[in-house]
Amino acid sequence: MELNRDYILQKVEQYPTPFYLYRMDLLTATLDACKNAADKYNYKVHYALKANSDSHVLSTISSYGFGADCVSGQEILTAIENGFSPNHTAFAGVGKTDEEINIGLDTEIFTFNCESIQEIEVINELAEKKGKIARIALRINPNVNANTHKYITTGLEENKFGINRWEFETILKTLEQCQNIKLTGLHFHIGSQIVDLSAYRSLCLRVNEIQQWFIEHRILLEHINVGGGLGIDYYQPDLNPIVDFEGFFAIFNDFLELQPHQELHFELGRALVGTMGELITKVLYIKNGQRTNFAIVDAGMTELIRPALYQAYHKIENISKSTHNADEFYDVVGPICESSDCFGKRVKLPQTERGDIVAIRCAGAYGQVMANQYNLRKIPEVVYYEG
Ligand SMILES: Cc1ncc(COP(=O)(O)O)c(C=O)c1O
Ligand SMILES: N[C@@H](CCCC[NH3+])C(=O)O
Repeated sequence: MELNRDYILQKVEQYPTPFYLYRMDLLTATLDACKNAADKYNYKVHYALKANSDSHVLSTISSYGFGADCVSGQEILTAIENGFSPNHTAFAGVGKTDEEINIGLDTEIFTFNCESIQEIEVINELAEKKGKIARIALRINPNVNANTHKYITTGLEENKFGINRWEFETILKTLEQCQNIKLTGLHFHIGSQIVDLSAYRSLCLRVNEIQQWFIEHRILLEHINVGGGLGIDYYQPDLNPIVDFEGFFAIFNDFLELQPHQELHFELGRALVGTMGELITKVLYIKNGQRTNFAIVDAGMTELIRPALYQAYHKIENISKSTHNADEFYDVVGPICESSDCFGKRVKLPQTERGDIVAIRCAGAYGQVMANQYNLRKIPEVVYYEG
């Protein structure tokens, strides 16, 4: 499924760099693979809008019948505008404002994934004012290590997310007082860019233990949501453009003990949209340093912050030159006034010169959505390749 590089070079003639290029052919192939694998077990997939909330991308994903996983009131409204059903929309987040909770109540979303006792009490109060019953799931902190970057791990006791095991009794007492709340499920999410899938096996075993506690307390739950986090291959996107959804869902089928009629839900972001996006940028200058040569490009950490924020690796290619003779090393940096504005150190590229076009691969997830206007830069445009 490799993209014809000439296509990008043609687009550069029409659109100013830097821009995001979204491969809709790869997106639909990924959605097909995910849906087929999930349907085998009747698992329900929610798309995590935070990964990429471009309208064309959203309406393509919603057309597959996926639900939406939202973390703000604005994401709920955007999901619904782009064809996601409120009946299949979940609202997570440690800091939901009253205004956002009201959006969830007014649109009658499927569930609020609640992260604290205080939050449950506020949702109850607001639902009571509207004469509504809010469906909630408890986001449990499973204390499972996802073995990923410390900034994107979420399921450890030291993280701010979720309700801890020692709070369960108090939660049940609170729920007894909350007449406008219906507990319908449990929610878990252990982190992002998880490539060691044994973390999911550990999660399943922990979910089984936690379910047991609720069964013993005679609480029946309609659904279990095991979150997202499935990682992509940032190193070899052409070899592995689509993640192994079959293998991923099979882990849950093998290790998670669902109760009769209980649904299993997922919230995938990166695995659906990560590889289909590339950041296309132009080389402005080649600057020879004492120890390093710099390729200074016209995109910066303002367009793609992941390398600066998490030391994340993105494959970098000079698409103006044949990759066969890549034998020079460059630090590929942007124009922003920050030393962390660097896309890669000692990147092996063919001899590169001013005007060359560079693709920063696997930028479909947490790319454009995290762009900002530091140094008064423009938010980059998106160009779509329909295939
Ligand atoms: C609660 C929750 N669900 C789903 C996701 C989606 O994660 P990913 O894009 O890694 O699949 C995230 C982000 O890590 C999250 O915080
Ligand atoms: N934004 C992060 C992932 C965080 C996921 C949201 N909890 C990234 O680019 O990898």
